[in-house]
Amino acid sequence: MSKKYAIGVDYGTESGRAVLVDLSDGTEVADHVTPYPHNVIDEKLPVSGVKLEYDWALQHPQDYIDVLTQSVPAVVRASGVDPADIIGLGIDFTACTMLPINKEGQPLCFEPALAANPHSWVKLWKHHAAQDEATLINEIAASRGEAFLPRYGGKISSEWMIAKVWQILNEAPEIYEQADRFLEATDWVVSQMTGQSEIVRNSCTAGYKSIWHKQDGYPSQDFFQALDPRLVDVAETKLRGDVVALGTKAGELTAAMAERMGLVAGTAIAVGNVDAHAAVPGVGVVTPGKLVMAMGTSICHMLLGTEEKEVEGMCGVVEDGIIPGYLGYEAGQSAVGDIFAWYVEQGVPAYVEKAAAEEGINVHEWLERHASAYKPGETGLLALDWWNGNRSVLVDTELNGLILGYSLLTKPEEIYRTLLEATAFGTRKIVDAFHSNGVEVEELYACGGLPQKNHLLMQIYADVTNREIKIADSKQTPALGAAMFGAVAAGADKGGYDSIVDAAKQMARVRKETFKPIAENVAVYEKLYQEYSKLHDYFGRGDNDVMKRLRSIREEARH
Ligand SMILES: Nc1ncnc2c1ncn2[C@@H]1O[C@H](COP(=O)(O)OP(=O)(O)O)[C@@H](O)[C@H]1O
Ligand SMILES: O=C(CO)[C@H](O)[C@H](O)COP(=O)(O)O
Repeated sequence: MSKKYAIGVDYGTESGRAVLVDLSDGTEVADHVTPYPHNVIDEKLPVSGVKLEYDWALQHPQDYIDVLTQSVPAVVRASGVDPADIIGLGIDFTACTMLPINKEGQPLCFEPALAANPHSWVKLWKHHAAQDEATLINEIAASRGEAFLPRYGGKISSEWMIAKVWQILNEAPEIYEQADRFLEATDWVVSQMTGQSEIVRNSCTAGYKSIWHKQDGYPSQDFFQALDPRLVDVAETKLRGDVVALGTKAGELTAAMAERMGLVAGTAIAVGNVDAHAAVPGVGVVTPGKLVMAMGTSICHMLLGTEEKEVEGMCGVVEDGIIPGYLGYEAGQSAVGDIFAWYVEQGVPAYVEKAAAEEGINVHEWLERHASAYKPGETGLLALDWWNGNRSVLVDTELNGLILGYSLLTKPEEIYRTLLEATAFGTRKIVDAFHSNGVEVEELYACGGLPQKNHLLMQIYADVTNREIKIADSKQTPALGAAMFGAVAAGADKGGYDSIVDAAKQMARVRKETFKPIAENVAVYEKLYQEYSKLHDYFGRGDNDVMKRLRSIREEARH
């Protein structure tokens, strides 16, 4: 049999990338990135120019198709591989990134009559405007003692499906009515490749983002009735569709899409997946005790376990949600790289930009270089990493960032170092929450853009968590994981694999160099972490709700 290949397509927050992978050993033969032409839509809608409210984040579904028709042919061309030898394709996506579709499976925002309504567009994972609905979901679920609530760390996030669907119903009932279904973008893109009229939903997004459970299904009609009588049958109507396990073949590539993507009709297409979750087998993790951090704009933390435990503020525990046969745990920080980007774009003085340009490096690299000269604790600064709210463990999108300890001598690189440290403390909260609740964390694995870009950051994470960190060898770990699922969808008979465990064994790699904790740094960071924890609880657990009061004052001032 000739060499076989699969393609993984990773849909990030600002771009999509395709990677063509050799199935014998996981070599990434070619990759290509397509930036989304419309990027994140957070100020005004395309064409109509309708202004968006604060906390909104939308996307254009056509951008996702462009990734398939640009990046996939590009990797096929660059590799010189015969498309007949590309036996499977898998995708992974940000989530919950959801959209309303019509009976024909097309996004409502494609209909000219609805395009000026912001609710007809894709709501990106970081759309945070459904907080009122999320707060009510949590109050009502807690008062009814709903069994699903502990599985989500006690709180359902405003980033997730039910809050977003309810926001649509409240603010645009006509869009809710006209929507044949609400769908994760990952499932929609798969349906566009397979051309199936029957939508296939994947168990990962259904479990983590739509409160679906392998045994119990969605929450009961009684629960939805208690939320809002208009939602009573939402699970049977707008969320209908078979939920199938990761690695399942969703269908086969249609002739029309095969032509546009430069592939062969009939290529196996795996059911959709989440970016962070696909990265777990991508880094070779298929057993418990190993926490995988997908580090980029945000961080998602994934961990496997054998028993269902309650962990404060985790995003969820889903049976088979990451690797079949295990309970998959997820937690996260909704801004990490985004915080560093904010500082680089909004906070640095002109002399830093000039010095970086003169040295031929970017501003991040300049700040990292200069921040590395400081010892832990030497800046005298401490920050709370809540620039985009707190996903775990507080699950509160209405919290904001804070930096303490400024003086007239404070330097930009000290602030940058403090922001790196703050995100590491946020991760430490998550590691401690799992470990102290019986879901052991022995080792850390890191993938995504940040580990490659910033060594200081990784050393700080090792010191703050006091754990060794292994780094993925692949620069495109979620895409590699997605390609593995594509190979599983194709199956061993066709030259793929019968299970994701088999695929990971052959195809995943970590680098030889690891980041090990340095004892003297660990000791200082332990002290700083205790201070971080005090601030965290003071501003985050209700002792002082000043952040929320400032938000209300801001809202009043804006209207
Ligand atoms: N040298 C750097 N150090 C720290 N963060 C960086 C550096 N360069 C870029 N970033 C951040 O990396 C993030 C992008 O991460 P990446 O993994 O490439 O993307 P995504 O999360 O969209 O998949 C941005 O938020 C950016 O601010
Ligand atoms: O919540 C998620 C996964 O569960 C999002 O997909 C994620 O936070 C966005 O990730 P990225 O940093 O790759 O843009």
